[in-house]
Amino acid sequence: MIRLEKLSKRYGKFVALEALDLEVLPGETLALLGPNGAGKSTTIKALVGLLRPSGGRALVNGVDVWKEPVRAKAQFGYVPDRPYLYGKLSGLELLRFAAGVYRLPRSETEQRIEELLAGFRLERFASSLIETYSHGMRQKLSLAMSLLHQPQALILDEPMVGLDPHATRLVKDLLRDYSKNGRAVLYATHQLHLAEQVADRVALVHRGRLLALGAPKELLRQHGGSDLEEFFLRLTEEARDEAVSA
Ligand SMILES: Nc1ncnc2c1ncn2[C@@H]1O[C@H](COP(=O)(O)OP(=O)(O)OP(=O)(O)O)[C@@H](O)[C@H]1O
Repeated sequence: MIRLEKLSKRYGKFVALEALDLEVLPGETLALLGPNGAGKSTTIKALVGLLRPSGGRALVNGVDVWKEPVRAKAQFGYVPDRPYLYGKLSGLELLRFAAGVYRLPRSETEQRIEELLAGFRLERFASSLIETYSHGMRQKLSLAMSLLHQPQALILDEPMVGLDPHATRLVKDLLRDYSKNGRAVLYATHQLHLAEQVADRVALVHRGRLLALGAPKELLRQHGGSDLEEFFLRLTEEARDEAVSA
């Protein structure tokens, strides 16, 4: 469903992403893990069409994001780590605007918006200006916007930062459930316990390369360690030591 083929990104001589191959299968939620500067946001931005890769391809539901950007963008919903939302619009106005961009039929728009506002517990604030929203409310509005067109894939960068326990539960359920029915979810996170609870597979990237890929339990079985934190620290430190001694 989501496919990265030898995706690369260079900034001058610096290689931020080195020929990354990764697939998120239909029905799967995959967490992208890695230390600061590993290349997670670069991967996601290149995948959603915000950062032109230096090489390779990114496809969603078979559509090449860089060759057919408009058709590709209809296949996925995207939530950035710091969503930029127009503060002078109300939540409702922003969702109506986004529904227009996605060309949703007018007959369906209002009901869909109502459902999403209710699902994210934003109904009471629907007519308030976004500039008055808290961080968590903006994050939830951004999630609602990404789901408007019922995309086949959901792509999120750090979806849980700054959310209260209610919102956290809501987003966890979304990450887990959205990939059912053959859809796919890819999210980047630093929260290893989240990946442990809510990912069919995890991909660990380090210095722009894939270090490990698999179901959390399978990775712990292969590499040892009692939890993903231990696994993460061990593998990234080993990779750092190898780089130092090379
Ligand atoms: N515009 C840029 N110019 C030069 N280097 C950049 C640029 N943007 C990112 N990088 C570098 O690319 C590497 C990957 O950055 P990226 O933001 O993808 O990491 P990340 O895994 O998302 O990190 P974090 O967890 O800290 O958000 C980093 O070393 C970063 O310094």
